Amino acid sequence: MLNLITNQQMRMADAYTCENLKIPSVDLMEKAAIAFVKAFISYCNPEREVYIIVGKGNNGGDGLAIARLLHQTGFKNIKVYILEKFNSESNDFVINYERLKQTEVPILHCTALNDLPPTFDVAIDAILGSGFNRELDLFFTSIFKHINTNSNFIVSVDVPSGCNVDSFNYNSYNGIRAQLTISFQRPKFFFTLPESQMVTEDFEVVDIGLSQEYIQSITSEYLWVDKEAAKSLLPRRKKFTHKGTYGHVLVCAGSPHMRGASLLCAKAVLKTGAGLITLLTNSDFFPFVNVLAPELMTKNINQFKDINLEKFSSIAIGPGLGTDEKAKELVHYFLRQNTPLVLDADALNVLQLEDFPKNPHESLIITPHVNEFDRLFGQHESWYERLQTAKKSAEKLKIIIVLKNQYTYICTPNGKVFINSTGNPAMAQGGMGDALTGCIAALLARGLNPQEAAILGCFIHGYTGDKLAQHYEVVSPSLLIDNLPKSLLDISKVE
Ligand SMILES: NC(=O)C1=CN([C@@H]2O[C@H](COP(=O)(O)OP(=O)(O)OC[C@H]3O[C@@H](n4cnc5c(N)ncnc54)[C@H](OP(=O)(O)O)[C@@H]3O)[C@@H](O)[C@H]2O)[C@H](O)CC1
Ligand SMILES: [K+]
Repeated sequence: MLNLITNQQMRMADAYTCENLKIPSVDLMEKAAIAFVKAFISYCNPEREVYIIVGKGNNGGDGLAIARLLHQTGFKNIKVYILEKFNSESNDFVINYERLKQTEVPILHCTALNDLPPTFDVAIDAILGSGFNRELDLFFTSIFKHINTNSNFIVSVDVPSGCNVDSFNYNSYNGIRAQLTISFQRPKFFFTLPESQMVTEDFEVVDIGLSQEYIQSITSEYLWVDKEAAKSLLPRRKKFTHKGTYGHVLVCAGSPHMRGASLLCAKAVLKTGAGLITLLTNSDFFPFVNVLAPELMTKNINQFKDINLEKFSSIAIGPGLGTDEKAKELVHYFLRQNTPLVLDADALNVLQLEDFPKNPHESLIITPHVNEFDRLFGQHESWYERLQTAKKSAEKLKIIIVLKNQYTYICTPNGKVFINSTGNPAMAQGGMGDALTGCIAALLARGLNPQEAAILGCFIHGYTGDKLAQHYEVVSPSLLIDNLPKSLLDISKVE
C-alpha cells in the first residue's frame, strides 16, 4: 500500500531525498520534467501548439525544463510565457532559465493579461505548485480565468495552480481548472474526491525518484491500493487443495422482480474462486438457476432458519432482495449470526443505524453507494464530509465500510482508509455493485480477513473493468464477471 501524504510532507520528502540520497535539487527537477514529458506525450500530438506558462518558483522551473525536453522530443510549436509578478526566483528556476535560453524555444515575458495570446491550443500550467501559500491577487485570478476560458486542453504540472490540495473548501475556487494534472510521486488524496473535478478532470502520477522509504515511514490515514498491494493479498492456490479449501458462500439476494441481481452476485462469487456457492432463493426459481448457472446449489428462502450456518464461510446478502418485511427479517437474522457477512443494497435499505449489533463479530462489511450511505448516516454536503463520517462510523460500529466512489474508500475499524485505484465510468451500470458484493464474499470464503477481502475485492472488480474498458465503451456486469478469473491470474503474476 502506498501512503498518501500531504503537501507539507511531500516537500519534506523532497528535502530528505536531496539531502540523504545526495540528489541535487536541480537533478530532481530534471527527473520530474522527464517523467512529466514521458506521460504528456501520450496525450498530445507533437504538431500541436503548446504554450507553457510558468511562475518563478520550482513549479515554474519544472515548466522551463519541460519546455526544453519537449523541444528535444520534436515538439516544434512551443512557446514559453514567464509571469513576471513574483517577488523572487528559485535557484533551480534560474538554472533552467539559462538552459532554456540555449535552445530555440521562444521565451516571452508577461507583466499584464494582454501580454498573453488570446487563445491556447494546449496550455501547460507551471505557474504555482505546492508552494502556493496565500490568496490570489487580481493579476493571477484574471490570468487563470483567461487560460481556463480560452484553452482547448490544459495540463497542470504537479497541481493546478491556485489549488491547495490539503484544504477542501472549494466554494470560491479561482485557480486553474485543468483537464489533466500530471502529479509527482503520489496521488493527491484530494483528487480522489468527486469535488476535485472542478479543479482537474483527470490525473496521472509519475515517479520522480523521491525516497520511497522515507515516504512509507510517514504515518498516513490514507493508503492507496495499487496492483502490487493487491498481489500481496491474493492467496496462492496450492497443490492438494480442493473445493473445500476455498470456502462455501451463501448468497441471499433477488426478490421476484430482481432475480438477476442474485445471479450476478452468485456468479461473481463463482468467478472470484470460492469453492462452493449456495443461492438462497424462492423454490420457483430453482430450475432457472440450474440452467443459468449450473455450478450453484440452491436453498429455499422460506426455510432460512433451518440452515446450518456452520457449513458456510461467508454470506452475501442484499442485492435485489427487496425491502418488505420478509427481507427485513432475513437481514436482521443474519446480522446476528457469527458468519462473516457482506451487506449490500436492500440489506442496507431495510436497516437503521441502531440495528447494527453493539459488538459485531469481526467480519461485518457494508458496501453502500452514496444514496445508501446518506440514508443510513445522514445527508452530506461534500464527499470529504461523507468520508469523515464513514471513517468515524467504521471505528464506532467496528465494521468495514466500503463507500463506493470512482475511487472507492474502504474504511476500517482502526481508522485507516484504503483508497482503491481501479474502476472507471464504463462500469456505471445496474448490477455492478452486486458483482462487487460477490467478489468480496468469495474472498472472505477463500480465507482473507475482512479488511483484505474488501480491499482485494474492490481492486479486482475495478481492475477487470479497467482492462475491459480498453476495448469496450460500456462494460456490463456480466461481461465483467466473466473476466474476473483472468484478472485474478493477471494479478497473481505481477513481478
Ligand atoms: N517534491 C517534489 O515533488 C518536487 C517538486 N518540484 C516542483 O516544485 C514545486 C514546488 O516549488 P516551490 O518553489 O516550493 O513552490 P511553487 O513553485 O509552487 O511556488 C512558489 C512561488 O510562488 C509564489 N506564490 C505562492 N503563493 C502565491 C500566491 N497566492 N500568489 C502569488 N504568488 C504566490 C511564492 O512567492 P513567495 O513570495 O511566497 O516566495 C514563490 O515565488 C512542486 O509543486 C513541483 O512542481 C520539483 O521540481 C521536483 C521535486
Ligand atoms: K501548476
